[in-house]
This record gives sequence, C-alpha cells and structure tokens, in this order.
Amino acid sequence: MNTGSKGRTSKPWSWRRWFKSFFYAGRGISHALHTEMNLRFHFIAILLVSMLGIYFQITKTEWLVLILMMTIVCTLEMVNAAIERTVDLITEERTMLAQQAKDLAAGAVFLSAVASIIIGIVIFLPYVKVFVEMQ
Ligand SMILES: Nc1ncnc2c1ncn2[C@@H]1O[C@H](COP(=O)(O)OP(=O)(O)OP(=O)(O)O)[C@@H](O)[C@H]1O
Repeated sequence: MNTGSKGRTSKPWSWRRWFKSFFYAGRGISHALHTEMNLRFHFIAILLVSMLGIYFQITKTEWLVLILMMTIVCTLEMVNAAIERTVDLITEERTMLAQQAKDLAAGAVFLSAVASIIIGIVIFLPYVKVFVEMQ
C-alpha cells in the first residue's frame, strides 16, 4: 500500500520490527544525552527535584504533575535537537525559514522550562515554608 508521495510503503507488523523500534528509541535517547548539554542539565534538575520530592514526601498528584513536566521538557528538548539537525541537513545557508524553524523549536523548549519552574515553585514553596518555620 502506498502511504506517501515518495512511495514509502508500510511493512507488515513483526516482533523483530517492534523490538528494533525500541532499540532505535534507546539509541536516540543515548545520542541526545551524549550530545545535548541542555538535556544533561535537565537530567541533573530532575535528580535534584526528585530528591526534594522524596525528602518532603510530596503527594501522588504532585509527583504525577512533576513527572509530566519533566517528560514534556525532555521530549521537547529532543524534538528541538531533531529539528536543528533536520534544518542543517536541508540547508547550510542562512535563511529566514531555517531561522524561524529553529527559533520556534527553541521557544517551545523555553516555554515548557518556564512552566516547569513555576510548577516546581508552586509545589515546593509550601513545604519549604513549613520546613523553615520548624527551624
Ligand atoms: N540556517 C540558518 N539560517 C538562519 N538562522 C539560523 C540558521 N541556523 C541557525 N540559525 C539561528 O541561530 C540560532 C542557533 O542555532 P544553532 O543552535 O543551530 O546554532 P548555529 O547558529 O547554527 O551555530 P552554532 O552551532 O555554532 O551556534 C537559531 O535559533 C537561529 O536563530
């Protein structure tokens, strides 16, 4: 069955292809961790926030919100890296469209990071207040 204008055909489902897709995903995550400084920074932040969460014994809902935000930031960082590489693959010239594509992707990461910081403050501030008052 033809699924696209470039003649890409869909292959039948198989366990081998299914496991290979996990391997490719793992390779992508490993590559991102080795090459993307920002992603490493996010992972350090995740580690610190998780330690705080364990220390303050935050609620299940708070954990779920934090996990959701951590996932959004990291996945957007990886999509941003993919868009950067795709743009560089398409053109080495400085063009307005290339600039917009990269700036839009970077803006998406920035927005999610700001939202994460705000959510982190809203979740942890009450715990920190109680902690300070107890000293
Ligand atoms: N091909 C391009 N055309 C126009 N603007 C670009 C292009 N590539 C990058 N930019 C601009 O530079 C910003 C940073 O892009 P990127 O992180 O890929 O670094 P770079 O400018 O390509 O070079 P370097 O990696 O040395 O910093 C982008 O958000 C965009 O504003």
